[in-house]
Amino acid sequence: MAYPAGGTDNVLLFTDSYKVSHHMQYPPNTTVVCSYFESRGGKFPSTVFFGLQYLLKRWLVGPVITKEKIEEARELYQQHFGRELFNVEGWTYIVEKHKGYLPLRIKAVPEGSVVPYKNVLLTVENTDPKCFWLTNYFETMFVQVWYPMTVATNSYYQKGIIAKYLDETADSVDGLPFKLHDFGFRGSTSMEATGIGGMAHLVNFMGTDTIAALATAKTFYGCKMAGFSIPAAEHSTITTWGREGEMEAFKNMLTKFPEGLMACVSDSYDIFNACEKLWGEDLKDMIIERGSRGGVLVIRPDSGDPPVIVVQVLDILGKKFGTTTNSKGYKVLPPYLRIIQGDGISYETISPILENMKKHEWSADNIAFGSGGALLQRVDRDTQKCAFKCSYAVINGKEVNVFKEPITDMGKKSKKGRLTLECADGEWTTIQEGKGDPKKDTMITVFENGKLLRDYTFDEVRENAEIDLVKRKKRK
Ligand SMILES: O=C1OCCC/C1=C\Nc1ccccc1
Repeated sequence: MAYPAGGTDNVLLFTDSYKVSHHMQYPPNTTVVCSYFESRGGKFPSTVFFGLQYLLKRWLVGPVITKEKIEEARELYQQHFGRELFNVEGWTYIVEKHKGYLPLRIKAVPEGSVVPYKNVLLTVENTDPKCFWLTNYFETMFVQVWYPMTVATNSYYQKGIIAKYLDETADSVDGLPFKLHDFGFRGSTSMEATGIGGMAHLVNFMGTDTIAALATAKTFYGCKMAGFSIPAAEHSTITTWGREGEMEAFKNMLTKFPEGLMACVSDSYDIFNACEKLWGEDLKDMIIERGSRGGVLVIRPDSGDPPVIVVQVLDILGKKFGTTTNSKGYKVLPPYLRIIQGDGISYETISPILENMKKHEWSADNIAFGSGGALLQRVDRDTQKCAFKCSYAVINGKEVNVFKEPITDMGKKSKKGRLTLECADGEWTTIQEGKGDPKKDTMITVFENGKLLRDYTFDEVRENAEIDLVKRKKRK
């Protein structure tokens, strides 16, 4: 790989500078350090645990430490610090004694699990007493699981909102998997990040334009095709026809894509004229004929106040193409006509849109959403307050419960001792100080001494993360 992301593939360089000297800072005769990861709270009451497997496979599985990498790191850290701080002896021991496989044990709750905050989600401990310093060296990397977790969580809660409105205003929730489409590729920070975030959204949905998510889900979760999309216009393919040519541009879309779903952005000049006249009169017969072959035209407004514009567009289209009333008493456009709102969509704005539609007696069946920046980017580590802390150690052969309890912020108090995570009838409980029953621990060993012990399929992850409303309906 000529230009690897981050400039190198040397895992020894993927940590915070201060950690390089931490091997010199633990008490003498420390033989075990055990740390855990949790969401301490935040925007959403529960967190979808997702993405650890990506990090393990990308960075930690296999003989990842070599003498060459140690030498490269020693050289770099000598220049970075201006003194010898890097644990050459410790890392060389790992190459010589463990053939470069990391002597760590990582336990984690199954991927896709939806766990209320303040519960342990994963634990890391060293398996070789000489490598006590190794546990927290990779904290930096482990904590980066905040990103796929938080994207999956934000997406999950939007799924819940859409499902609620479908349940209230549509004949079924069957269309749910395609109701929130990922528009976020360009707003992501890098190709790697967009692949991770795009994949995280697909834990909950099946619609995406973030192609990078497909290869990421395939490589790291064995999913052959994690998401789907359809032919869709962008402004340039409409505006190049000129303002006078907009009807021709629309007709071209209907002609070139005579079957299946096709989306056409229609707000280049005047969305109301586009719906009233171009779609509603000039091209009406073509749309209906296309519909007789199962074609569906998806009209896309892309500006205006979302809750208002959506109802305005639906009202015009309803007047022009007619509507039926479904089993819940709400209006539905003909099956060959739908709309998609991809502007200004986020967890905060989906409800007002669907609520206004409901108020005007429109079923949620009529609409799909596209979300970009809010879906993949408007999150950070504090959204769910993700943290990694040491809770247990063995020093001079004595077990020690390790914790922090800052008088200046008790919200940052950390858990003590060996932790287990139990789940009985959907109730999750973290048991501290080694008082839990290991047999009831829902966290399983996914990584040990460089080997991946559990390889989750994307289907398993999706099943674990399925929302209750859908689970209830599947049981019936
Ligand atoms: O507008 C966009 O911004 C950037 C991402 C893609 C995109 C639209 N795509 C699309 C897909 C399926 C139905 C409708 C639109």
